[in-house]
Amino acid sequence: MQRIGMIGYGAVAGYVAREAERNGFEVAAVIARPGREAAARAALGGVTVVNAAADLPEALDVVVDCAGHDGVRAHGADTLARGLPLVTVSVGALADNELYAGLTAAAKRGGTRLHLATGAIGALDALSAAAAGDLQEVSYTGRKPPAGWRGSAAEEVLDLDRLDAPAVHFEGSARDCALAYPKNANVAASVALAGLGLDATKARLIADPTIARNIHEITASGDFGRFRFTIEGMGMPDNPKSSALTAMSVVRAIRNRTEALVIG
Ligand SMILES: NC(=O)C1=CN([C@@H]2O[C@H](COP(=O)(O)OP(=O)(O)OC[C@H]3O[C@@H](n4cnc5c(N)ncnc54)[C@H](OP(=O)(O)O)[C@@H]3O)[C@@H](O)[C@H]2O)C=CC1
Ligand SMILES: O=C([O-])CC(=O)C(=O)O
Repeated sequence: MQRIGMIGYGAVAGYVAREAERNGFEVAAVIARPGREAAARAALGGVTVVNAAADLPEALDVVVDCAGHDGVRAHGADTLARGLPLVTVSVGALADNELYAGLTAAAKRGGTRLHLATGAIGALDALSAAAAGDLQEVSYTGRKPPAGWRGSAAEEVLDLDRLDAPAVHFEGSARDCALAYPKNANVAASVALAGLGLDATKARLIADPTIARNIHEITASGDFGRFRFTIEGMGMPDNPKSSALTAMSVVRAIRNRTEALVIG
């Protein structure tokens, strides 16, 4: 049986933990912030709670980070340096060059790997294959209902309560996008890391009162041809900012560790 460690215990982590156990994995421990131990235990059902990667139990097969940028910043490198493979949804954190270098160096030191979960988006397989040829242009547009942007930088430029038409609140590089919207634009970083990189990938974010789902679109062109990919993701019931597919992609990543046949 695979034993899993987790970082974070929110909406994505809760789904992952439930599904992991239903699929025969054991959630052995979770890293929570100091003072949040009881909340973590309540959310994940009596699991061992620690505050640092050094305190995770010895015999773990994989650690999954569902805590967002702060979680991978605080615990990612220590987890990898211990030799534990890490699956993360906090992909946008890698837009910080120093953190990127620290995580990849720690993975090498630990003889392990950092796995970027595909998260709320798809088509990253086609994009990364296309990047093996000459990939010329990649654009990403992220569209969410106004409630999906609450607590984000969108509130600095828009009155989310009074929108009656779609409004663009960010346009720029995927790097700037991922850093400015840590809870909402991990997808921009995933698209960039799969394809043209964080500085050459164009990103646009839209608050749209006419939609009820999180809509992500990629357009790409290059020597391979061109594609347009659109997904309308349902938000998680307990956090509409995060699409349910995010949690499902982590479950897929951990199930792939033990299955005889793996797609992608
Ligand atoms: N790659 C992708 O496509 C997507 C990625 N995401 C990322 O996933 C993250 C999590 O989403 P979701 O579950 O919906 O968010 P929630 O806010 O529901 O959960 C976040 C959890 O992380 C915990 N946490 C935060 N900082 C730390 C830390 N330093 N150490 C340990 N735990 C920590 C929080 O606990 P507490 O606050 O009590 O400390 C909470 O349990 C998002 O913030 C976003 O960055 C989301 C959607 C798509
Ligand atoms: O869940 C989503 O739809 C996208 C998201 O928040 C992110 O990219 O961080």
